[in-house]
Amino acid sequence: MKVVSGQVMQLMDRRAIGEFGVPGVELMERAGRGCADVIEEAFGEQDARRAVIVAGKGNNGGDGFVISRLLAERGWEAPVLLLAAPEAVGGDAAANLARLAPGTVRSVPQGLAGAEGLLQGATVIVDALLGTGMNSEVTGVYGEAIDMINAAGVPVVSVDIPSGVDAATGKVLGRAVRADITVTFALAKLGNVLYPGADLCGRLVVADIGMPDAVVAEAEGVEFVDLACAAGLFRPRSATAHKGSGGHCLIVAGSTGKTGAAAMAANSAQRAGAGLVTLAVPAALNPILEQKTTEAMTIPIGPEEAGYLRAGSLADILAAAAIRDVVALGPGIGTAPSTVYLVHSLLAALDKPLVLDADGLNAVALKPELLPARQDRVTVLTPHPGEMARLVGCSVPEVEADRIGCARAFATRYRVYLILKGARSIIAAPDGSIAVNGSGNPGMATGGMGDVLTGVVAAFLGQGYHPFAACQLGAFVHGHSADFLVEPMGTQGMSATDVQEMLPVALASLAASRTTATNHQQGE
Ligand SMILES: NC(=O)C1=CN([C@@H]2O[C@H](COP(=O)(O)OP(=O)(O)OC[C@H]3O[C@@H](n4cnc5c(N)ncnc54)[C@H](O)[C@@H]3O)[C@@H](O)[C@H]2O)[C@H](O)CC1
Ligand SMILES: [K+]
Repeated sequence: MKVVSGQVMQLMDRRAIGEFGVPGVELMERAGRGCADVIEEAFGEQDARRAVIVAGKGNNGGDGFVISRLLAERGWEAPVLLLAAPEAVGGDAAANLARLAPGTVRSVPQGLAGAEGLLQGATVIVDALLGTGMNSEVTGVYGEAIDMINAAGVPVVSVDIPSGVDAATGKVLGRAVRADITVTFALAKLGNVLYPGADLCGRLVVADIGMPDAVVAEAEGVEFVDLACAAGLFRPRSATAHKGSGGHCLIVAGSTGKTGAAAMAANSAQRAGAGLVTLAVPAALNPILEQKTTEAMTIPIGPEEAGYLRAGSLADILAAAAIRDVVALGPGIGTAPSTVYLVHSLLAALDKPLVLDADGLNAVALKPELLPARQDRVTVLTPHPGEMARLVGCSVPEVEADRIGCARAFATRYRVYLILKGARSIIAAPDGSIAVNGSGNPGMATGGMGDVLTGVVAAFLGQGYHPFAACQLGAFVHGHSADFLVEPMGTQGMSATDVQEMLPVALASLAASRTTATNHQQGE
């Protein structure tokens, strides 16, 4: 699904109103109704039906006024705690404030002293303080109100986005409401799907407020890769599939003490649907890798005693790559100067689609100017924030401060595809397109997960997927496999190999989701 920034949503509002003649107050009415319906559905069966709306002075508060009126019409008690003087409220919000029954609104612009009593017996608190118009750190009475809401021990429904969460980044500005449900409008915001905002939202509902189709379609946004999106990208094997039609991956990996990385990348490529997999490893480690893999073939590279890949093996690796469809380079290769030199030489000489990971990325970080020379060949980088910082030459906090901006800038500058790993992984294309991965969990915070992802992405490239699709699918399937493991094993102690072994289950769920969607389309 497409997600947008708060600014884009406000532009959409202006287009709907200005170009399509949808009155703003009508959009507000539909937004309020969408929220009221969710509240009614989630809490309407309870004996006490008391919704306390905590409202700010902007249109987020305006939505709150509509919610109050509609719930009151449905028999709810729906008092409003307004954190501003009524005269500070303007526009459509003021029009809706004026429609509330006398005695509904309590205005507390100066502070909440004594207002806590309003929360007594509340079934649900509606957070209508701040939405996409938040433009600074939350302090003062707004901060007090957020603390009061979070301390009340009452279910919370946030309007559009939990107040205090930046709609463009998902970051918390000062403090933020922790919601049980968030009802957003027309399209989800980046702040609804990026952490910590994604966590603070609770269950996210995207309410249709009748935004004109053209406005939604033309809105500038990024793809949030959820199950439906991944299933739409996924192509199950045809009935006539054979091992040659699944692509042949060459995994160039391993060094003494890091044979596991090579094995996981190779085994994951196979588990993600590669037709054939070959591991090119330092000769001394070949006997070990023959033990650690079964389906994958191995090629010993370099002198018998070599425990790491050396520059002198360039020709052998190019020869191996020439008869394969895709190359993954980096898992466990180490940082020996000769290995670094080999990576630089391969960047220049290899004419196959290439996935670069781990120490392959650290070698490239020493000479990123080698990347654009490959711009007519597919190159995918899969850095974690530390590797990204080295590639960019900045700090990890600087990468984390704007993950989307950092990924997009590097991908467009160096003409590469990039998966910036983390919660949530950001996928960037050379043309500036961005996707945000929607799967995964904290169980993945352990060594080896990157090696698995490298194998998965290589497998999808080898099967002929467009690189951007291969990256979106790779990131999603990788996290989706881990998501299947949370129920049986929680998020402590999950291993990369566990995730590797679940890959076929994740693929099967994509296929099943496609079947469901197809049947639905056919009206079954
Ligand atoms: N299509 C839609 O998505 C619709 C959205 N609606 C709602 O409108 C809000 C956005 O309304 P806006 O007035 O632009 O902003 P807010 O209500 O979020 O608040 C801005 C308001 O608050 C002040 N302010 C900003 N930052 C702070 C702060 N840190 N502390 C205190 N006050 C702050 C600012 O000065 C403004 O006065 C959107 O989220 C939806 O809920 C429409 O109602 C329907 C269509
Ligand atoms: K809100």
